[in-house]
Amino acid sequence: MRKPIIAGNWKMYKTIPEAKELVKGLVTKLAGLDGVEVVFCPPFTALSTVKELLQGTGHGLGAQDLYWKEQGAFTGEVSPLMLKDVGCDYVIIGHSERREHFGETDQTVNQKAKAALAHGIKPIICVGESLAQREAGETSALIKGQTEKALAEIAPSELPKVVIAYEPIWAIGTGRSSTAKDANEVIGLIRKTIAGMYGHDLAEQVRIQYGGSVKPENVKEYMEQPEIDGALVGGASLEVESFFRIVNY
Ligand SMILES: O=C[C@H](O)COP(=O)(O)O
Repeated sequence: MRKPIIAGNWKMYKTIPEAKELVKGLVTKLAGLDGVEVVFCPPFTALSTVKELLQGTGHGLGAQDLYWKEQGAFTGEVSPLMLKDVGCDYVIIGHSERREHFGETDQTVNQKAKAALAHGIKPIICVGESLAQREAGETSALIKGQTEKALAEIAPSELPKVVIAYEPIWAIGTGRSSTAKDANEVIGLIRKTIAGMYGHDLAEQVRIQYGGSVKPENVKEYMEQPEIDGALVGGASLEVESFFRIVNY
């Protein structure tokens, strides 16, 4: 049985005082929550503060990116050692915004995922197609390729620590979400791809989230789908009430 995982990706939002306010509000409201794993992914600058506020709550901390080297002359980058040091449990890798604006490729996604796992940090690996790719009928081939390349050389023993987030690019921040049925279908394809690489039993252990305009009003539909194990939430994770309602779907 896969435990549902709902992560809030704050993207480039929230100063430290704002982060404190949001997390304090949520920690209070989420006290006693059971049955769903909650992960907060603030910007790097707020990781340490959020970690302190999450002590003893059972909620997870995630970063939004990392570089695969442990240290060195890589100005502006943050290493897996540093994420471990600040207390990260998870790291988002290969978000479409990074692929689009910062040159992330399937190969760098793979390097980052391997580096995260090597340091005991669980990667949340993002895959997803653009609207043009969907309309051209390329979704299945693209998602299969992204999944296979992201997981290349990851040992079977590490696979259960991996989370995949299926985020159709056209649904991110647009208010135009994928139907739950369509999302379930693509996520089923991701699981089938993983089964082709690692076998059915291991594929059944991997948690796969849907992301893209998840709101309190639609989260239940996604969570009811058999293949969908959680959500990666952007905009609606930035306010106490909306994220609380999502997590309490
Ligand atoms: O990582 C989160 C996704 O990009 C979804 O963002 P959104 O919920 O604002 O559409």
